Amino acid sequence: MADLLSATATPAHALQLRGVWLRLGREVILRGVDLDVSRGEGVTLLGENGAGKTTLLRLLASALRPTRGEGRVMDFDLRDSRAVRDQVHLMPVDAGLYPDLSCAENLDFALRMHRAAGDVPAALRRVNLEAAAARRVRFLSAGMRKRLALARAHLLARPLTLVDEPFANLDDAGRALTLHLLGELRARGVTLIVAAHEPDLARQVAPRALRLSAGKVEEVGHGS
Ligand SMILES: Nc1ncnc2c1ncn2[C@@H]1O[C@H](COP(=O)(O)OP(=O)(O)OP(=O)(O)O)[C@@H](O)[C@H]1O
Repeated sequence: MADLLSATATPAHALQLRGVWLRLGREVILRGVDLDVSRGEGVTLLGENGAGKTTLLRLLASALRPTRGEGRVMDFDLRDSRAVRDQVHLMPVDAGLYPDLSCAENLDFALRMHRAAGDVPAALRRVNLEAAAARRVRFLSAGMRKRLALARAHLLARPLTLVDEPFANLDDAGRALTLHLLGELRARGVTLIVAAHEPDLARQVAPRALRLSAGKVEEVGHGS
């Protein structure tokens, strides 16, 4: 199996999975997933509640290990967590921020973790949070947290950016802003995977759609 993937892996791929199974506790979430995503591609990940979208994103971010099978992310073996985590940013559904740090401190910290530089005040301005720069995250609304998490993803611009339900808790302006910033990431060559329950919105920035169902990934045509 390992030989098979190394023989077909190319630098043109952002990620490749071969025969990936994942068990969590007693539940088998992924049942032999094969997947190829090209660099720069935008993919919408669909599936019912509990289908395993978040679990698949966590596996791609090297936060979970396959029970069986193998994968490569930006040409690194999925088992090489340190290398993979450097290439990937996962924006979790709950935004994954530090509640006792301020907005600006959360962004500074994320940059430091990736040994990256960036303009934090400008990033806060982009998501209309400049007035809240010094406010602790625990005092933000759900929508404001979402916008801060989006600013962080945009600032980091990791080569593979995984976004879990980016449109939840957002008003119309927030959704439009999300589409705009995710579109900018794609324009910069970032590979984007968006797990969402709003296919029409998500496919505007991530046109290829996949559906996770019964532990398998299948392609979804346009108009379905
Ligand atoms: N840490 C865990 N231990 C055991 N089972 C888990 C764990 N995390 C998730 N699961 C189970 O894995 C399955 C997939 O969950 P997941 O959160 O990946 O689904 P999802 O497609 O993202 O759902 P939603 O659309 O509701 O966000 C669910 O049955 C869930 O109960």
